[in-house]
Amino acid sequence: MHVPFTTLSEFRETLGQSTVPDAAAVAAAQDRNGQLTKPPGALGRLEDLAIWYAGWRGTPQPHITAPQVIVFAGNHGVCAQGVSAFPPEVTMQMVANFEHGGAAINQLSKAAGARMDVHALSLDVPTADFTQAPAMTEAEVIAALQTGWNAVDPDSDLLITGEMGIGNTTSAAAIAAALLGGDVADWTGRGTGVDDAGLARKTDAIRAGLALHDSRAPLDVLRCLGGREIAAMAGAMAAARHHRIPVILDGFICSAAALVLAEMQAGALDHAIAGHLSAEGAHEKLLNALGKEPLLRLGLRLGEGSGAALAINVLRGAVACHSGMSTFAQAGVSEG
Ligand SMILES: Cc1cc2ncn([C@H]3O[C@H](COP(=O)(O)O)[C@@H](O)[C@H]3O)c2cc1C
Ligand SMILES: O=C(O)c1cccnc1
Repeated sequence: MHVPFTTLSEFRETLGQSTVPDAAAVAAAQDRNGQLTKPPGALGRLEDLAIWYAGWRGTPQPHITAPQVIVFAGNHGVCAQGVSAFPPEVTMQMVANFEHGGAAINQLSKAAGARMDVHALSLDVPTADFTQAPAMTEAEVIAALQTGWNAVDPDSDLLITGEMGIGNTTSAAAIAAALLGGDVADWTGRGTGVDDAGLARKTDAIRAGLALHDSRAPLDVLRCLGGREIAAMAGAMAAARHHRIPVILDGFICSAAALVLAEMQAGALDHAIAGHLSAEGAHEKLLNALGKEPLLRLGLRLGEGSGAALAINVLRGAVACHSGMSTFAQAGVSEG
């Protein structure tokens, strides 16, 4: 597929030229919503979801038939600082598990009727430990953004970006702290379940990273503190916008990738909703910064795209009601 950028400034331009919802489809969907056989507003947030989806798809009576879940995997040099409860080789082992259908996201994608793709990004070349050097070179972050862009099927009608990368809650917290400020400790959670000593090492590593890499420009933050799978998620979300494919955000790591785009360009995440609230402590603060209200609160702290995949059927329900219900006139039901 054609990738419209080969440099970071071209990526910035691509984001600046992004699509907007189809105003006529929004107006027609709002009108249709007002005629459906239910008391006004009785489907609550489902009504807004359906109208939002209709606007992005450019049709007042849309259907969801081709959701795509993409799991991106990357390895993190910052694991050398003892920031995860699991060793880095788990990333590659879990990629094999995804490929054999054995992970949670395999089951949740199947249950949601979604196609699932896995993209492992240079697992044998971890990012640099960001306490010592920028995590990625410019060429590496561009390649990861391009991998993400290319992974999106333009014919899909809904996108979920998931991730696998031992150490990536450290990267995500560093990105959030760099872009949103505040106390590093407030952005740092337990990830896979680090103990108190691990949490202290994690907070120290993030503080060291923020001190070493002082640019707060979003793409510098992504390059210096991020990871390949995080950049790929950002690239995929940007591609989805280009193709008018709505996105459901997953947990803390996915939201940190989304934050990079939102900080680059106001409204860059208007085509995305928050699938769920992760149990990773700072996710709520991150979603607040993105202005997103999560659909589900199930205490998940897994990543992989799991919470977003569960939310597919909530959105599907919204769209099915909107597009399938009869109007008062069609059903011969008296309006109030
Ligand atoms: C078996 C296993 C499966 C996973 N699936 C997602 N994650 C999640 O945990 C990792 C982030 O946590 P931390 O920053 O503490 O390493 C990421 O790979 C994320 O996707 C997993 C972690 C493990 C151990
Ligand atoms: O919210 C997430 O995405 C998350 C939280 C903990 C561990 N892995 C992922």
